[in-house]
Amino acid sequence: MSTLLLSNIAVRYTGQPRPAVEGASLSVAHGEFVVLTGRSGCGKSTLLNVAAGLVLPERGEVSVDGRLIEGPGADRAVVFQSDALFPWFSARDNVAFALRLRGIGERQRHVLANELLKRVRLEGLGDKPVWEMSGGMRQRVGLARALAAEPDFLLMDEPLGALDALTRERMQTLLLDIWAPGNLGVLMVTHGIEEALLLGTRVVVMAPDPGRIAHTFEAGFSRRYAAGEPVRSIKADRAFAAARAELADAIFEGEPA
Ligand SMILES: Nc1ncnc2c1ncn2[C@@H]1O[C@H](COP(=O)(O)OP(=O)(O)OP(=O)(O)O)[C@@H](O)[C@H]1O
Repeated sequence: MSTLLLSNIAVRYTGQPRPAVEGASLSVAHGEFVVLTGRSGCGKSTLLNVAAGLVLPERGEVSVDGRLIEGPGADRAVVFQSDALFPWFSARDNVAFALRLRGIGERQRHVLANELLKRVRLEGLGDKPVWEMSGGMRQRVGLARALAAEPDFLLMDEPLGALDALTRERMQTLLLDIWAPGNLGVLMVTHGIEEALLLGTRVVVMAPDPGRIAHTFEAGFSRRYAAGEPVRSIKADRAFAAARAELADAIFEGEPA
């Protein structure tokens, strides 16, 4: 079991008067699904990029099991809102590309890529070029490619942000199914209040000026899904509606109604 730890992170971009993130500490362990949410510009993407090793903090440390992180690594796979796939490659070749980086031979790559595509519910679509695919399908190829690295941590920045509402709901359960076995720690940024509650074992609310962690909620709804309860029944629970209202209050705290 691994733990990704961000300690007292501060980031200030060149030319910006205020820090984008100030004094943020966060941990993500295997089996946890940590969601970062909050108003626009409060530093969510910056903090995720620090965890990914894509932004170096001015102060603070990032470590995995006590080992300091100073850049990107295969242990932390990143999925962004735009999929960054090779559009002229087939779905399978996009996934196989990541397997090749792990030094896996051609025949095995083919088999493993098919297994990964099955995991993201794209079975039988391996030959399809990604430019022919819908946004939701492309995002699933991106997810399969991220999982191909066999990461300890999956870091996702608004991965469902560009999808229509129905596709987004289906993708939420897919993300839960990928997380549920417990061999991954997930850190995800979302603006969706319901999405945050449904997916997160912990929901971290950030506030702006300077970007900081303002509230943390331990949420149990994704564990209920993992234990077999359908999403519809979870969302119909009064506890879900109450948690939703509480989370919205935390996000918009200090803003005029
Ligand atoms: N590369 C950059 N250079 C300069 N300033 C930046 C850069 N990236 C982000 N910022 C600024 O840092 C602050 C935090 O931005 P960040 O993107 O982390 O917030 P966010 O909460 O993810 O926002 P959003 O929800 O709108 O995506 C903002 O004021 C933003 O304008």
